[in-house]
Amino acid sequence: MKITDHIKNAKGKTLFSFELLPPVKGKSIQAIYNAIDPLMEFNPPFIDVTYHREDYIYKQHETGLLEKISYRKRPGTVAICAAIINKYKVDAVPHLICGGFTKEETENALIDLQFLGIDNVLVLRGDARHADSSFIPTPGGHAYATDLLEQVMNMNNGRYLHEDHDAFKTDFCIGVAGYPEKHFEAPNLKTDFKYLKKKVDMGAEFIVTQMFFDNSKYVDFVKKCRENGINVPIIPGLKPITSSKQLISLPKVFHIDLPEDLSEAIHNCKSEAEVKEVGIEFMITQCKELVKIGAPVLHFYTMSNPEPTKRIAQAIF
Ligand SMILES: NC(=O)C1=CN([C@@H]2O[C@H](COP(=O)(O)OP(=O)(O)OC[C@H]3O[C@@H](n4cnc5c(N)ncnc54)[C@H](O)[C@@H]3O)[C@@H](O)[C@H]2O)C=CC1
Ligand SMILES: Nc1nc(=O)c2c([nH]1)NC[C@@H]1CN(c3ccc(C(=O)N[C@@H](CCC(=O)O)C(=O)O)cc3)CN21
Repeated sequence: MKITDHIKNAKGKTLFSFELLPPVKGKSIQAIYNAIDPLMEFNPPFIDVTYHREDYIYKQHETGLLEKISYRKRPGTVAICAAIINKYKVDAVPHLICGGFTKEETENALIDLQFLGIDNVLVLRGDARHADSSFIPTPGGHAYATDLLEQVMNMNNGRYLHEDHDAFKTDFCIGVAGYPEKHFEAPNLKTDFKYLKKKVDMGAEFIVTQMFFDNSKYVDFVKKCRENGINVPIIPGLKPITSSKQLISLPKVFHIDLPEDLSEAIHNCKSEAEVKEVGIEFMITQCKELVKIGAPVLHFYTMSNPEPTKRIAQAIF
């Protein structure tokens, strides 16, 4: 079912959902089930599965020469989505990204997803490779989420890359990313909004936000969206803090602020176990407010570690 229909059917009740990373190469599907099982009691109508582009690794040869190899550490999004819908009878939402995929590869992935009965996709540009200082589009691929969105919308209208005639119309419900604290590459919030509006005007039907820890950022973002004629559901993305290292890594990697009361509380913790408790308690308070505000879904970035999210969901749902 489409995410927009899940939200409509909930009639204002806040839903629970979460996001998984495909396991690194060589792990079994059991790793995915272990990340899902503890969270099923909260009835997620959908589960997101991230897509990851290739990165570079360097292999040293006997001669001492270093060979640069393109390597995908976490393949498997399409197969994992198939396993999830079959085992749990819930919707799986694959992330589609521009980086690392040609238009043809994207079309083939979408055909597979359609065969599998997958109704929703989250369309993203995705991150730069670790070795690159900024996002470099793959030759034959897309540069922005808007370009990838156009391809999915074309397929929804029966237009494929190399078909002369109109073909089977897919019916994907498309989500896109939104940034309450601005996407770090956008020169200002207004420009960032212009592209978010473009994504919605092109056909995106829901927005999932970057993580945030200050609900006023979400409230302001929703307000600005509505003022700009963006009227689709805006799903807050939430990340429980579980270690003191994240005080530095989260702002650095995701370009977001951590509120002073949270950073102080973590700073004053005497152990990592205490940090985890503080992170969970903070997120429970944050979630209670979001439910009051009327957030359609609380979407957790579990990163395949279900335990903190389970503790939070127990307090909320
Ligand atoms: N791998 C995954 O599953 C996920 C990846 N991401 C993130 O995806 C982020 C970027 O993806 P999106 O937000 O989908 O990218 P996007 O393409 O919508 O935006 C990327 C940047 O380009 C600008 N922009 C957007 N469309 C443009 C256009 N047509 N012309 C010129 N500028 C344009 C935006 O303002 C923004 O600064 C990455 O930073 C990564 O954080 C987010 C969620 C999940
Ligand atoms: N820039 C970006 N890339 C993403 O892939 C992404 C977002 N943002 N925002 C929405 C979700 C959330 N995602 C993620 C991905 C990885 C971690 C993660 O591994 N976090 C580390 C800290 C970051 C690091 O050191 O790389 C952690 O300790 O939790 C968290 C959320 C994936 N998505």
